[in-house]
Amino acid sequence: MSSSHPVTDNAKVGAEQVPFDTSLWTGRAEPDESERALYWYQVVGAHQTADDDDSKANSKVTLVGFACDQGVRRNLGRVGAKLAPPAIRQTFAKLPITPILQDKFDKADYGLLLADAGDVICHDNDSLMPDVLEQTQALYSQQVSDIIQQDSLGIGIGGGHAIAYASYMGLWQALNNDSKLDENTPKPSQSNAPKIGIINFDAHLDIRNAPKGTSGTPFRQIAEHNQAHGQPFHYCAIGISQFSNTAALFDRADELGVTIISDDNCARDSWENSAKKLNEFIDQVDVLYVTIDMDAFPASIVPGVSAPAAKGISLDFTERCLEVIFASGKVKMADFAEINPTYDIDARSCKVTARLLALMVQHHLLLQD
Ligand SMILES: N=CN[C@@H](CCC(=O)O)C(=O)O
Ligand SMILES: [Mn+2]
Ligand SMILES: [Mn+2]
Repeated sequence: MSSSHPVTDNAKVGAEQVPFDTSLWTGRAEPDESERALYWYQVVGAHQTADDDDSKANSKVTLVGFACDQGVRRNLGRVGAKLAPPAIRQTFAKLPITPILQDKFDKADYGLLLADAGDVICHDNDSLMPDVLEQTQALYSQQVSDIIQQDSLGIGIGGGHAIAYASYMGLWQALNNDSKLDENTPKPSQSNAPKIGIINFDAHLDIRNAPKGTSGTPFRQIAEHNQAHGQPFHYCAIGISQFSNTAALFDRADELGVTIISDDNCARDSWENSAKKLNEFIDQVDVLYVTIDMDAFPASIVPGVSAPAAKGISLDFTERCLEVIFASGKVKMADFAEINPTYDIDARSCKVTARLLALMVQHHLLLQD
């Protein structure tokens, strides 16, 4: 990423939306190979907003960045996640489009597979600021809502895990036709509203109590939002470590009815048991939001995060879970959080993220008619 990239522009303060940056989408050209030597950088296009020319069909998957670590800063973490969206895109851009995907789609449709809606940036002058996280979340939520209303799978690229509250609110707005984040006006109970389930891969529960939103509070904020709207809170946390969460947080998880599949469960239970627990959770809901906090993985494979994991869960277990989750056909929103390129080694953390992103895109595209 060049030093003049808008994410690192410290002359501004506040939330800013920047469009698709084609300079991030580069890779190798292979003129000596067949046309099946194809990479994601070669098919991605700009996201068409609802106001653009509607004669063009919408992309089946749309990426949107949340370049923000104000929530990590408020949570006393190591900042730097703000730099992750361009870094993850650059790594993902260089991954090949797999044979199975090329076999499924006509070449003429490749341009409809993936769009990039650019980044929502939190300019915070590298300091604690009162409202800038909330402004960034609101702007990002609008983007997410727009993408989902166009019937595209939204995939958010964080940024700190404060992305989760904003991704959820964007999904909520799309499903409930809310025009904006409006926490102060609880709506009457909507008994026919689709039931949203949240699946979070994370070492942490992220249901902290705090006076303002942080990267450690998003699921508590969602629980309170749902309660204010008469909606149930369906939250499944996978990879939770007994040594990364206090007893107070486990008590709150109990009160909120959180389904926990711990890091120990992931490693020691049979796959059949874990899949059964996951499917029982999925069966209770109509729509799924999947979020992957990259500190769920061992620090050896994902060193570039704010809070590296001592144990972590395996990449293979996570990929098996993603297979089950996407097979439900219920996923409408997903995101990645907490990658911090400043602490990465050989772009290892970005590579794991890009692989999971490619898998999600593939699972979703293979479900299409
Ligand atoms: N999203 C991060 N949440 C963690 C961070 C833990 C840490 O910084 O050690 C949490 O608040 O528990
Ligand atoms: Mn975490
Ligand atoms: Mn988290």
